[in-house]
Amino acid sequence: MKIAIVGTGYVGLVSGTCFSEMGVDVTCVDVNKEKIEQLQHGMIPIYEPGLEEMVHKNVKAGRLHFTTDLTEVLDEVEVVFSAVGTPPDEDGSADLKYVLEVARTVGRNMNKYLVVVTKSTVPVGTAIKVKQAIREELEQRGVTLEFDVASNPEFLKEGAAVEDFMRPDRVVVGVESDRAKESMTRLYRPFMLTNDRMIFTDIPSAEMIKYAANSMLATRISFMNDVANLCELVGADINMVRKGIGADTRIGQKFLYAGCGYGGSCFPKDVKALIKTAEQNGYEMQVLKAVESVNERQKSVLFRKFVNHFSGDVKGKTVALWGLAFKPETDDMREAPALVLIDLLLNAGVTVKVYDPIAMDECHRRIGDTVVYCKDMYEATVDADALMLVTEWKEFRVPSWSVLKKSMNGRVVIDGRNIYERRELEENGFEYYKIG
Ligand SMILES: NC(=O)C1=CN([C@@H]2O[C@H](COP(=O)(O)OP(=O)(O)OC[C@H]3O[C@@H](n4cnc5c(N)ncnc54)[C@H](O)[C@@H]3O)[C@@H](O)[C@H]2O)C=CC1
Ligand SMILES: O=C(O)[C@H]1O[C@H](OP(=O)(O)OP(=O)(O)OC[C@H]2O[C@@H](n3ccc(=O)[nH]c3=O)[C@H](O)[C@@H]2O)[C@H](O)[C@@H](O)[C@@H]1O
Repeated sequence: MKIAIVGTGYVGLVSGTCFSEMGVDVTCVDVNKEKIEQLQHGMIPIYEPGLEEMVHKNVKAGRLHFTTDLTEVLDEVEVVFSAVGTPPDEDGSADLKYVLEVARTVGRNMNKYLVVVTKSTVPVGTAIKVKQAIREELEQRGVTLEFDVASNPEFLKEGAAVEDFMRPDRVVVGVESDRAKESMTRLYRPFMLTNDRMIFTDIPSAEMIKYAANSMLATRISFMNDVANLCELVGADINMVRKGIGADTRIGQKFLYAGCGYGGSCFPKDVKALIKTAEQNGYEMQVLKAVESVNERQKSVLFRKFVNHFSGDVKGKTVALWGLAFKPETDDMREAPALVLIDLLLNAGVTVKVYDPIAMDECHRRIGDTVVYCKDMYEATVDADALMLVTEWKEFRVPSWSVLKKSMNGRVVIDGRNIYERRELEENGFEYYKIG
């Protein structure tokens, strides 16, 4: 089976590589020439555990190809996936210009039946717009050709993307013809050998499932952050509360971790987009509006703890900041809580010394030399009045407190991900603040 995946970002590259791992002949297409040249030379533009080896293996096996020109392969493939970006428009709704651009390119150049699948996260109703765009292009050419559109939202997480794609909890496919269903079943069969978790729906439901899933996860996080803040006021411990409620199988253990706010390229964008979709349909998503505002407030929680500790007297202080990426195992800093925190600290006249195992270059690209970049986690703590943990990378989990005692100027640790033990910190003479 041959397929094309248009858009070689996180989703396009990971899904294309995983399909090729299962024996499918995949061509990854991107308009970004530099990215495609890098990939053709074996360089992987994103950091994702396990991906590089898999790309090299499948390129070598002749099953994974990269090009800037979709039209080269349209006559050979059975399915075209669109995995291009859908960034938020100024008003929060998803910008569909790239998705529709791909649809038009397909319509202008196709010469046989194709299944055109949207993998990008797109609002309900997008498939109809995609179909319309292809039809218009075919009409312009005076050609009549059969094609199907489908919706196949992606649920992978950055940092665990390969694992998520290879062993999905479920694969959701919105289809409107048996022919498209058959193609998608054949394509995903190798991923379903141990467990058939394919869920076929109508197209609007598939489009909605993606937003509802991300919004539900974001809701759990904001809810737990809200409860954590209340725990602090009433003397309860959010970690104990999390275990206590997560043990109820109806609630479950996952995505219940309080912290310094959710970030990334998806939760913030998708929550906003669903609020907007509702507005456009005369409905108000009250819960999601609260989810968003709790998250905004939570991004400044470490700063508030820091200011309170020093009774407002923070000008001229130095902070060591561990972790910049929006979560571990990625260099992605889109909507990262660290960016909000850095901004607040710099505006308050604080010197910020940062370290992240992977995201240092990305941080520099975004905020230049406004902070001090350190070569390791301990260097960042030299002369620091406080240490703030923002991203829970494994290497931050068991630091040497004796080294920190020597390197730091102060004895304050503010833990934005609740990874340390209060007793251990206090035994070592630190004042410890956590979330909840
Ligand atoms: N990043 C993630 O973890 C996940 C993202 N998604 C969704 O998947 C979609 C893609 O996300 P990412 O991979 O993060 O995006 P990205 O922004 O990393 O990559 C998108 C790529 O599409 C390319 N592109 C744009 N227009 C094009 C065109 N006309 N032809 C060919 N290539 C074109 C861009 O050059 C870019 O390389 C979004 O809708 C996102 O919400 C869904 C699940 C997970
Ligand atoms: O649509 C998408 O793009 C993806 O969005 C998220 O994946 P991702 O953004 O890569 O990262 P997550 O692991 O979900 O973390 C998102 C944010 O929530 C925070 N988080 C997560 C879990 C938790 O319990 N608490 C918490 O604060 C993380 O620190 C991070 O900032 C979803 O988990 C994926 O299923 C989805 O495919």
